[in-house]
Amino acid sequence: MHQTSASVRTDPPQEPPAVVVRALTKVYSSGGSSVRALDGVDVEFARGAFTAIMGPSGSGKSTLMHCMAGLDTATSGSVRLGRTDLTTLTDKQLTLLRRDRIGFVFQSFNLLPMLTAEQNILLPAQIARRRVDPERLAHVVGVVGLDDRLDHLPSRLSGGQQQRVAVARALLGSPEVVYADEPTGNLDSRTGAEILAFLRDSARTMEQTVVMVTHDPVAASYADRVVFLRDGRLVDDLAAPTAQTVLDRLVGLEA
Ligand SMILES: Nc1ncnc2c1ncn2[C@@H]1O[C@H](COP(=O)(O)OP(=O)(O)OP(=O)(O)O)[C@@H](O)[C@H]1O
Repeated sequence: MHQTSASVRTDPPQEPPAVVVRALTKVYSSGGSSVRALDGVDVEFARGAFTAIMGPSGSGKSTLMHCMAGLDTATSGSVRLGRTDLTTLTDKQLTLLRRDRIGFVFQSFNLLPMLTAEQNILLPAQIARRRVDPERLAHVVGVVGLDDRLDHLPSRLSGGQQQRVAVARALLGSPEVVYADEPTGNLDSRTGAEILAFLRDSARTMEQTVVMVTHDPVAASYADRVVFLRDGRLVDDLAAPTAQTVLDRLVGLEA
């Protein structure tokens, strides 16, 4: 029997998840003692998903995020961003990867006080000498509701408005992943809810992959999925979380 062209056709190579972590271990050593902050973590983050990382204090959340963001190096195991294995990169290559392919939102906003909101939003693109699409800028500014605040200095903006600037700055370059570290930790609950809604909407409408570390079950309930760490290990994985289901799992972990 002749083989038809259809029968030998191969499927196009599948896009890998945004981030893939395999057997990730991080040991901090100082003096004679050592701490195993991560102990063989395997986890994947799908493209366009909003995922929260939770766990008791000291469970390894920040260490995991820092290793995934190329801010810290693992002791063993691997972290892939798309098709790039971060563990094979030099410090210079990691700096470029953070600049070009990752967005960051921190608890403390991290805006430059002498620059206006718009200048802060544009700064990473300027540093990278990346052309900014005016439509993309207008879209991102519109999504976070900053149109009438663009010429303000951070000192003339509320905490929530400053965090909106930081979110717009992180989203502008369509990075492969946005890492948010306690993004609502310095905000009241109403303003925090707005920021979480922007992060959720950016995942839904712009297919932006977002990974957020948080202690707050209400914040985590905005995510599509919550992964739980304890003692440096991934111990639970919850889809379609609510504040109550997250709280129940956390109570179980602390028991
Ligand atoms: N630079 C470091 N040197 C030594 N030990 C560290 C360092 N950073 C973190 N650790 C230890 O690694 C473990 C995990 O810390 P990590 O900050 O990742 O936890 P976390 O879950 O983010 O905690 P928290 O919720 O309190 O912020 C802890 O025991 C911590 O003391």
